[in-house]
Amino acid sequence: MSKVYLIGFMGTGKTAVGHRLGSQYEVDELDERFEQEHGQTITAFFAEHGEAGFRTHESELLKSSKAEVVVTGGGIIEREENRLYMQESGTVVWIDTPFDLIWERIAADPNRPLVTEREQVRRLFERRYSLYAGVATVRLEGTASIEELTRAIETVLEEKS
Ligand SMILES: Nc1ncnc2c1ncn2[C@@H]1O[C@H](COP(=O)(O)OP(=O)(O)OP(=O)(O)O)[C@@H](O)[C@H]1O
Ligand SMILES: O=C(O)C1=C[C@@H](O)[C@@H](O)[C@H](O)C1
Ligand SMILES: [Mg+2]
Repeated sequence: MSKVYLIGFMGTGKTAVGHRLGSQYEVDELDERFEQEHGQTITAFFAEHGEAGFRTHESELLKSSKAEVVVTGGGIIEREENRLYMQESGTVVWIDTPFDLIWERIAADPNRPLVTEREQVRRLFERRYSLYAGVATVRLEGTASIEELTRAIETVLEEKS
């Protein structure tokens, strides 16, 4: 079965949209599944095992997912194997949101271990930007509301089936 992968930087609304799609579609939220399977928060896991340990488990979760809609974490595009896997197995939908808007949403959130000071996060955003663009099948304008983004992804799902 061909899947829809939802990608984008932290704070672009992937989880929020995924929750809305959940009433109609089978949705696998990889960050949530990570926390359920490990019995600890991602922040706690990073503190104990570091980012590399997290990335290894994240790739395993991605490749084992059976759901029609897969909501990824912001760093899924860091690994080439993940980018290739998503491209080969589905439609990759990218929520492309300007950094200033993202920063307003995530600056004060203690649950994102990679959110440090603004300039550092902006550099991460800039480094990742071409990775999202390169893997995306569909680009959505991230200034849209959560409702609008949800509707756009529903359209992708309807057209695919
Ligand atoms: N398009 C939007 N309009 C208004 N608020 C939004 C929008 N997208 C996200 N938000 C808000 O920003 C916050 C972060 O969103 P969310 O957790 O869905 O991001 P995410 O893409 O899943 O990030 P991560 O990669 O870190 O998991 C939430 O409070 C959410 O309601
Ligand atoms: O952008 C990232 O690298 C991350 C985003 C979150 O969704 C989580 O997957 C984790 O905090 C790492
Ligand atoms: Mg999320």
